[in-house]
Amino acid sequence: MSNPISSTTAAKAPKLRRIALMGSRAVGKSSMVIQFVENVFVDSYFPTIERAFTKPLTFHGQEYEVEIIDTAGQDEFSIFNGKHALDMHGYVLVYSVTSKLSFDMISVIRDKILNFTGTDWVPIVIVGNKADLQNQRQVTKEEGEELAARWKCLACETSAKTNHNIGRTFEMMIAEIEKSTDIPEDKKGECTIL
Ligand SMILES: Nc1nc2c(ncn2[C@@H]2O[C@H](COP(=O)(O)OP(=O)(O)OP(=O)(O)O)[C@@H](O)[C@H]2O)c(=O)[nH]1
Repeated sequence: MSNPISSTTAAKAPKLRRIALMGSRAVGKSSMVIQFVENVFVDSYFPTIERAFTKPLTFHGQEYEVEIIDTAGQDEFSIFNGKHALDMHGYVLVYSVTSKLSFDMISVIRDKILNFTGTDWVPIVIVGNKADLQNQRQVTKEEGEELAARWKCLACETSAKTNHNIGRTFEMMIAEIEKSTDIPEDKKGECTIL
């Protein structure tokens, strides 16, 4: 006879989810992760090579151990690290709302991911960071939303500085990943409204 206590514990065992943060240089990837994991905002800029963080997260009653890989900033000439394409459950693609160039860059990165994985859809959340810098804006909220509709993924705007939508970004990412693992193949890619 099965033990009801141990089966409950097994159902609630944390799920490990690996997430890569990718985007152009200086869009705020490291600042977002540090805000999420350590609840602080660092004003100084140190280019990242690569760093991994872990944080527990509870979403819809399920516990997760989230491993976040903060990758080096990309430009169109960067050599794409295939490890990031193959070893992840999901991708947070970050641009800065103050840089149209960084917005265009996330399309280049997505193409590289799809090329490496050989699929036409992977769990992605599009993030427009630095939303506190309203007077320097080069990308509208609608442009981010239109791209998300085209890619059938979720999008949000954040500020690592004011801690706006940072936790929500990672919850959205978990939702996208769960959508890709929980539902039948023919339903993948349909947008979730949280
Ligand atoms: N105003 C404002 N500044 C931000 C925000 N997020 C990051 N910054 C600043 O932008 C600069 C770059 O931030 P980083 O977090 O180092 O950017 P990154 O994308 O990790 O950069 P790379 O390591 O080169 O890829 C730093 O000076 C941050 O303080 C934000 O939401 N608002």
